[in-house]
Amino acid sequence: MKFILGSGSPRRLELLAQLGLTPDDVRPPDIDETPLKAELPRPYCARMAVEKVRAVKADPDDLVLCADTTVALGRRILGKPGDAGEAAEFLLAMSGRRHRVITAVAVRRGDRVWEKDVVTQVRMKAISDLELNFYLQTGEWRGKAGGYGIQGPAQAFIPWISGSFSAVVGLPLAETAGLLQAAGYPLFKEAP
Ligand SMILES: Cc1cn([C@H]2C[C@H](O)[C@@H](COP(=O)(O)OP(=O)(O)OP(=O)(O)O)O2)c(=O)[nH]c1=O
Repeated sequence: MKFILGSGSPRRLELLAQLGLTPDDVRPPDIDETPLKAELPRPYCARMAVEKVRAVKADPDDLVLCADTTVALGRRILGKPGDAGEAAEFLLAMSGRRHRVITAVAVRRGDRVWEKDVVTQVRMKAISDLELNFYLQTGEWRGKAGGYGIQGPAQAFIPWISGSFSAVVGLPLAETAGLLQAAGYPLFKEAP
C-alpha cells in the first residue's frame, strides 16, 4: 500500500507532516473546478474533493487523499482570485462580515471513497484601504480560496473563528486522521 497525496498545495503537505505523515508520492489532480449552475458552496466543495480523488491514478491497494477548500459568502462561492483586482473585490466583500470556509477531504482506496466536509465560521474585521493595499502587495492572496491565507499576515484581520484552524489552512487534521484510519491506514500503530 502506497499513500498518495493528490494535491499540489504545499499547505496540505505541511499539515500532513504535523500528523507525522509523509506521502510516498504527490500527484496533483487536474479537474474542472467550475461550479454548476446554482450550486451551493458546501455541496460544491464536497463534489470537488470527490472528483479530485477519483481523478488521481493509483494502484488498487493504494490510499489516495485529496481535499478542497472553498470560501463561502452566503450562497456565493469565492474561489482562487485570478488577479489582484479580484482578490481586492473578495477581501472588500468579506470586510467587516462573517464568512464560512469549507474544506472537504476525500480518501479513496480501490473503488471505495470516504468523504468528510468541515465548515468553519470566520470573522474578518473591517479592512482599511491601507491594510488592503499592504496585503495585496504581499502577494499572499495568490492561489488561495477567497484571496487570503489565515496562516499568514491576514491573521491581523481575523479576530475570531469557530471551527477548525487546520481546515481553513487546507486540511482538517482530526477528520483527516479519522478518514485515513477508516480506510485502513495504520496511523497510530504501536512501536514494535
Ligand atoms: C482560506 C484559505 C485557503 N488557503 C488555500 C488552501 C488551498 O491550497 C487553496 C484552495 O484551493 P484548492 O482548490 O482547495 O486547492 P489547490 O488548488 O491549492 O490544490 P489541490 O487542488 O492540488 O489540492 O487555498 C490557505 O492556504 N489559507 C486560507 O486561509
